[in-house]
Parts: sequence; C-alpha cells; structure tokens
Amino acid sequence: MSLDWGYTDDNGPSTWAEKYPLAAGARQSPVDIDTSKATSDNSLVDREIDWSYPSNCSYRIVNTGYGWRVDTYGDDTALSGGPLSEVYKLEQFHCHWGATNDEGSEHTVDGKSYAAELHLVHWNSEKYSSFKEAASQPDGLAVLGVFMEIGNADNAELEKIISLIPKIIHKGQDSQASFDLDFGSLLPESKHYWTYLGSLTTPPCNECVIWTVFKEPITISERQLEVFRSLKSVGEEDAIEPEEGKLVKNYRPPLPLGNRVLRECGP
Ligand SMILES: Cc1cc(=S)c(O)co1
Ligand SMILES: [Zn+2]
Repeated sequence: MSLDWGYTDDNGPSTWAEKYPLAAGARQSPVDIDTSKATSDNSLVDREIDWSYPSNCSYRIVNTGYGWRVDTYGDDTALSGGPLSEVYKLEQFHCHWGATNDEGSEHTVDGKSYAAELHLVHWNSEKYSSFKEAASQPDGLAVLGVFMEIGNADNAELEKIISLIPKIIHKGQDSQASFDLDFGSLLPESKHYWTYLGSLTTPPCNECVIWTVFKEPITISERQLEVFRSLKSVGEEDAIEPEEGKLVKNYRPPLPLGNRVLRECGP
C-alpha cells in the first residue's frame, strides 16, 4: 500500500491539506528564516543548549517511503536548554534532500536553500509518557535542524548511515543499524541557531515542534547525496520501471512565519 501523500505533483505538499487539515495551520514548518526578523534573547544565552547522545543509541534504519529514518533508544539521550524548558529524549533522526544541489533543505535562510537538511527528533519525556502522546502537544517535540552543503570529502559519520542504504532501497525495508555514531560530527561546531514554534514537516503536520535550526551547515559529498536519491518510495513488489518511484526529493517548501516570533542565539 503506497502512502497517500508524497512529493510528486499529484500527492505533494500543495495537496496535503486535503487529507491532513493541520497542514493548513498557522504554525507550520518549515519556514524561510528571514534573518532581519530574528530577535536576540538573553534567556537563550543564559541556558546554553546542550545534548548528550551515547554513540551506540541507534538500532534500526528504515525506508519510510519518504526517506530514510534511523530509530534510536532514547533512554540515555538528553537534549535540554536553549528554548527548551524540559529535557527531551532522542527518538529518531532522518534527512530531507532535493533532486539537485540547489534545493533540498526544508528551512531556507533569506530565501537560500541548502542541499539537504538533517532532523534529529526528540520528545518531551519529562511531561509526557510517550512519543505519540508528545506529538499531540504544543511543546511535545524538539527537532534540531542541521543544514547540509556539498563538500569535497565524504562525511565519515554519515557514511556509516549511507553504507546501509543499499539494504533499504524499497519502501518498508529495514536493517539493523548498530553502528557507533559520533553525533558530535553530525552537528555543527557552532551552537548558534534560530528557534521558533512550528510543526512536523510531513503529514499529519502536527503543530507540536519547538524548532532549533543551526546557523552553521555540515558537509556531505555529492556521491553521498546521490545515494540518498537512490532510495525508492515504492515497495519491491510495486516497482515496474527501474526508474519508477525514485526518491529524488523529499522536502516541503517553506510556509509563512506569520506572527510567530523568530529568536536567535549567537550572531
Ligand atoms: C516526527 C517527524 C518529524 C519530522 S521533521 C519529519 O520530517 C517526520 O517525522
Ligand atoms: Zn524532518
């Protein structure tokens, strides 16, 4: 059974609100980060954003039909500080990309797209008893967004994920992902970021996310990005043409920030 939404002309972001009414809300993500609208906030500086991820917290990688997703054991993970009032636990991480390198990120900065965007998804385990419950609450999830730009060299940590992609080419396939991952290398050196209240960027587009988008990108090689684009949005039994159902892009274009506040930490 194929997903009832996706990124093609007939099931892409402009159609989502027909089946997922939240997608038409006023607190949607992503947004274009208009840097002239960002306001500084000392409380973000006073409580530096902090994270802790054991290198062995990943356990599975799956082809969701709209990308790859690495599932993690959250028990020993923690994200706190910055815009967050509680401690959040890592649930999963995944990526969004485009068909060419001049598109692919979901958030844009003064109209500029990056080639891809990594999302680390956390849930408020202090206030809620499950990820599912948290995803229905306005402060339920915290997502770290990391821009990815093309670099000459492969990203060695990403390569541990990319080496498993050939095992999950078709929708629904999964593989054990028990690699040792240095999350520090998947996050930028600088802790400068923008933050605002938004949503999941895929249906059902719940407005439950406190977004933190880092200003500094990490790098990925063209070859590595091509491996992402080799994933298929259809199951092994569905594909009829070799080129059919290739996931060459899986990003949602920006939605209006509206009257939401956009704060920044760091220049
Ligand atoms: C929970 C979740 C969050 C994001 S950002 C996404 O793309 C899919 O699912
Ligand atoms: Zn995402």
